[in-house]
Amino acid sequence: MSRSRNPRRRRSFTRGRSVWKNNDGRPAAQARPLAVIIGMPGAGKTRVGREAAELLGLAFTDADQEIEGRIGLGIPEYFNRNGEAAFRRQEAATVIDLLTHRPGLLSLGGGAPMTESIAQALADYSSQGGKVIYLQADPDEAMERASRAGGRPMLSGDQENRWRDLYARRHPAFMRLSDIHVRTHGSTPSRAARKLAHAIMQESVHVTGEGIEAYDVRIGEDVSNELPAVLGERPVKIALIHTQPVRQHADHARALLRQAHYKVCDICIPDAEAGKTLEVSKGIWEQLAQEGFTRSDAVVGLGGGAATDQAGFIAATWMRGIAYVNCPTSLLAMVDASTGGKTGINLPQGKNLVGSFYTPDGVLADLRALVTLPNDIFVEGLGEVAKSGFIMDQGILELLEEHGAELRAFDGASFLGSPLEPVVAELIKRTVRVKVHHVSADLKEAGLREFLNYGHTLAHAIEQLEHFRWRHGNAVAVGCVYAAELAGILGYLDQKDVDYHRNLLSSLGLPTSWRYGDWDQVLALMHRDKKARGNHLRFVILDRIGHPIHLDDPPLEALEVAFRRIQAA
Ligand SMILES: NC(=O)c1ccc[n+]([C@@H]2O[C@H](COP(=O)([O-])OP(=O)(O)OC[C@H]3O[C@@H](n4cnc5c(N)ncnc54)[C@H](O)[C@@H]3O)[C@@H](O)[C@H]2O)c1
Ligand SMILES: O=C(O)C(=O)C[C@@H](O)[C@H](O)[C@H](O)COP(=O)(O)O
Repeated sequence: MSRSRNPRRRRSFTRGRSVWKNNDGRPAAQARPLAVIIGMPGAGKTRVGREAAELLGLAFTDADQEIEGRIGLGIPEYFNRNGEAAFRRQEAATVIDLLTHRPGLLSLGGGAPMTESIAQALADYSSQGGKVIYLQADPDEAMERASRAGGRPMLSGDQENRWRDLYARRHPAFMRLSDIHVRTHGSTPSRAARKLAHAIMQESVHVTGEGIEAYDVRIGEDVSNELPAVLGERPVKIALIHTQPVRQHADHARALLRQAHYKVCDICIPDAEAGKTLEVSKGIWEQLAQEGFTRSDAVVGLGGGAATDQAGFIAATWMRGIAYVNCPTSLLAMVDASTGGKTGINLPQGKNLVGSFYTPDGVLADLRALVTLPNDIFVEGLGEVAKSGFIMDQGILELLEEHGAELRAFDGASFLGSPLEPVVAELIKRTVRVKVHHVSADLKEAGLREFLNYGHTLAHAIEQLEHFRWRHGNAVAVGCVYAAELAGILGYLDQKDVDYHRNLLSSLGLPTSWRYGDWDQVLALMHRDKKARGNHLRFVILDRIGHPIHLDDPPLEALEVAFRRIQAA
C-alpha cells in the first residue's frame, strides 16, 4: 500500500484517552469487553489479540485458556474424555459469562460462534454497542500456524482439508456476526496487532430512520479496509469516482477492491466544484453505459465533499439508483458531506440546484486520509464543525475553544499519533452525530433537518458570487456570523452570543466577514435558496447557542443591516 505514512514510532494508543469507553459511553473498566475477536484456527486471535490489548492498555482474556482454568483440564483431553457436545456446553457457559462480565479484549475459540447460544449472545453484545471483530488471516498462513501449534481437536486427521471444511462452514457465520473485519494477510504479528488496535479504536455512528436503509459511518485509521465488507458480494463492477489530489487514497481503495475480486472502473473527475457539474455527470453516465454497469453494481465516492456529492448523484440516478459507499478524505466531507444522503451538482445559476436525497450503504472516514490534507482545507472543514456546535452540541464548542490553536495549525504530516488525532476523531464523531440526529428524523428536510443549513443561506450566495473561489466551509463561517447578526438585530440573540460566533470562528482561522458590495445580487440569490418557499425567504437562526429556530420572511431592512455588519472588518 504505497501511501505516505507518518514515520511509525511505537506510540501509545491510549494517549488523550484516560479510560477506554464502550460505544455506549460506559468506561470499559466497569463493564463487558470493549471488543471480542473471532476467527479461524491459526488466525492469530490469541497472539495478535494479546499484543493489541497491550498497545491499548487493555486486559486480555483468551476464552480457551479461561475454560481450561475452569474445568481444570486441557481442552484436547476434555474433548477426548467427554466429546465435543459436552465441551461446547462448557464453552457456552464460560463465553456467555465472559461476554457479560470481563472487561478488556476477549478472544474466542474458533468454533465458539457456531454454537447457537453464543451466536445469540454475540448478536446481543453487538446490538448493545460491543465490537465483534473477525480476524481474517490468509488461509495458507492460518493453516500452517494451526498445524504447527497442534492441540486442536477439530483439526484432527487431514489438517488442511479439515481446516478448509471448517472455513467453508464458519466464514459466512463469522461475516454475519462481526461488525468489523481485519485482514492480516501478509502482516507481521505486530503490524496485525496495530491494525486490530485501530479497528478497536474506530468509532461508529449508526444511521437509521424513516426512509433510510440503515448504515454506519465508521471513523478511524484504516477503516477504508472495510470497503469490500460494506459493499458486500452483490456488485461485480465498482465505479471508483475520485479526484487527482487524492489519487494515493484512490490507489489504496482500488487495490482493496481488486484484492476482493471486484472489476474496478476508475473515474477521475475534475477537482472540487469543477467536478460537480452536469457535464461531468454526463461523462460518467456514458462511461457506466459503456462498461455495462447493471443495477447490482455499485459506486464508491472517494475525495472531498464535491466528489462525494457527484458520486452520490451518479448512484442515485444510474438506472434510477444503485448502491454506493462514500470514502470522504477531507474533514468537511467526513463530518458532513458524505453522510445524510444529500447528493447533487451545481448549475451556473446556483449551488446544489440539482440532486436527490439518496443514502449510502456506508461511510468510511479513514483518518489516515487526513495525512495529505492541506491546512487550509482542514480549517475550512472546521466551519461545518463549528456550525454543528452552534446549533446543537456544546461539547463541540468546548473542544474547539480548548484546541483552537492546534486545530488552526493542523499539519497532516504529523497528525497520526499526535495528541490532536483523538481530538479530531472526537470532533468528527460528534459532528456526524449532530447531522445524523437531524437526518434520522427528517431525511427529506421538511423541517428539522433545515437546522443543518444554519449559515447556508448567505454561504451559498457567497460561493456563487465568488465563482466558487471561496471554499464552502469558509462561506459557511461568514454565513453563521450573518445569521447571528440577524438574530441579534431582531432581538433573538444577545450581543455576547453574536460576538461569540466571531471570536470562536476567528480563533480557528475562519473568515467572519466578506467584502462584497452588491446587496441586490446577494438578496436575489438568497431567494433561490432551497429553504425559500415562493417569494418567502426562510432562515435558520438561534434564539440561544444550541437552540436553532426557523425565521420566515424577516424584515428586509434587518437583512440588509446584518449584511452591512458582515462587510465591515
Ligand atoms: N451533501 C452534503 O450534505 C454536503 C454537506 C456539506 C458540504 N457539501 C458539499 O461539499 C463540498 C465541500 O467539500 P470539501 O470542503 O471537501 O471541498 P472539496 O471537495 O472541493 O475538497 C477541497 C479540496 O481538498 C482536496 N482534498 C480533499 N481531501 C484531500 C486529502 N485527503 N488530501 C489532499 N487533498 C484533499 C480536494 O481534492 C479539493 O482540492 C461543497 O460542494 C459542498 O456543497 C455537501
Ligand atoms: O445535510 C443537510 O441537510 C445540510 O444542510 C448540510 C449542509 O452543511 C450542507 O452544506 C448541504 O450540502 C447544504 O445543503 P443545501 O440543501 O443547502 O444545498
